[in-house]
Amino acid sequence: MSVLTEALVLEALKTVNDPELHKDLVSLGMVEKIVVEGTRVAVKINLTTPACPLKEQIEGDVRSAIGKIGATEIEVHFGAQVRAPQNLPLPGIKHIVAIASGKGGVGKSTVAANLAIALAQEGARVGLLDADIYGPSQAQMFGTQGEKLRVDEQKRMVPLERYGIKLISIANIVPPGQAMVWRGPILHGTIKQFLQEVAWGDLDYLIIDLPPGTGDVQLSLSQLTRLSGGVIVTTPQDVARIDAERALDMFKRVQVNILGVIENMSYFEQNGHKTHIFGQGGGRQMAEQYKTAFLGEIPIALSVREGGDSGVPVIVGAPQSPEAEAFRQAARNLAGQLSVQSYLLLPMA
Ligand SMILES: Nc1ncnc2c1ncn2[C@@H]1O[C@H](COP(=O)(O)OP(=O)(O)OP(=O)(O)O)[C@@H](O)[C@H]1O
Repeated sequence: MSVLTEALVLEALKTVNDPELHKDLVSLGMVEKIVVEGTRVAVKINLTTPACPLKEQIEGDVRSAIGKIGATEIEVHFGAQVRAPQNLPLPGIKHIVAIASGKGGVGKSTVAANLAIALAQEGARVGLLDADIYGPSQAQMFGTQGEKLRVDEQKRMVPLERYGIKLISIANIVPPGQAMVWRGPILHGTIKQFLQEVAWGDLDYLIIDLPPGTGDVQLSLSQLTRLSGGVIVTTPQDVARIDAERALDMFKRVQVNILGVIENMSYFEQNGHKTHIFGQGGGRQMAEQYKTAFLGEIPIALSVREGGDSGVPVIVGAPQSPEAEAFRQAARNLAGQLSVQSYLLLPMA
């Protein structure tokens, strides 16, 4: 076998495809560094998101490709840079993702909070905007009730910081209940302020918790900025699915890309046995029908409800639990979808 060189390792890496983007790591510009010392090789691969769902597979493929050319010791290091579209939706913000549901109570806010924190735990810079003007729940989920937002010297609202993410909720601006009377133009103005007059800083992902249904906030958002996409949260019951399909149609009407479906309260798990309380497979079928990704199913669990009520979401309070793992998996799948869709649909920076 010939002497190992950086050029040979690079050639070998040309045979490794990103499993989601179906292109090799070298053409994708993901190989940041190669160091060769005799038969020892160290490589650094820059992923398209720190929450990459296929990191282990990529590592295995890289090891096998470099092993084939004679390396005896292989180190694979990962970095990540979230790819941004050429025109950012807002200065400093790479992706805006709206979390929607057709009806209330399916756990949209719970999912949004846990997803946002999961992405931050993986190393991404994340903001969460509670745009559920009529029934904001993020202040309770994050235990920030009673805290008031500060304004900086440029008169921009400064998000609260909790569990590694930046958080803006109407609940930290006006007393509870007061927003209920807001109508069209004021609502539009508020959403605009939330997007444009907040010191968000640099973010990989801004997650937006939408109000349930298909109303004014959704419309305002699509008029005010370019979303990378929307995620639909549903439960397995038929009726929730029919509502969810309406939310899906709404995204289509305002030309927002659909990133996928998350099914919440999918099953109850006890002693390793799963009971599908509300039926099985609805969310997955819906994703198939709409030709979008099924991002994951979240079990119904006391810890999820308690975490939301106590201001310590389950992903923080019980990170090793199966339900936290389910949120983490859904967050990785979402990040993966964003990488794929950015790559396929948008001109890259
Ligand atoms: N997987 C789950 N397991 C147990 N409880 C859950 C789960 N998901 C959500 N819940 C609970 O269900 C209730 C409703 O959740 P949440 O407020 O997130 O719903 P929502 O769809 O955002 O509702 P709305 O839009 O009406 O505010 C909360 O008490 C929450 O803790």
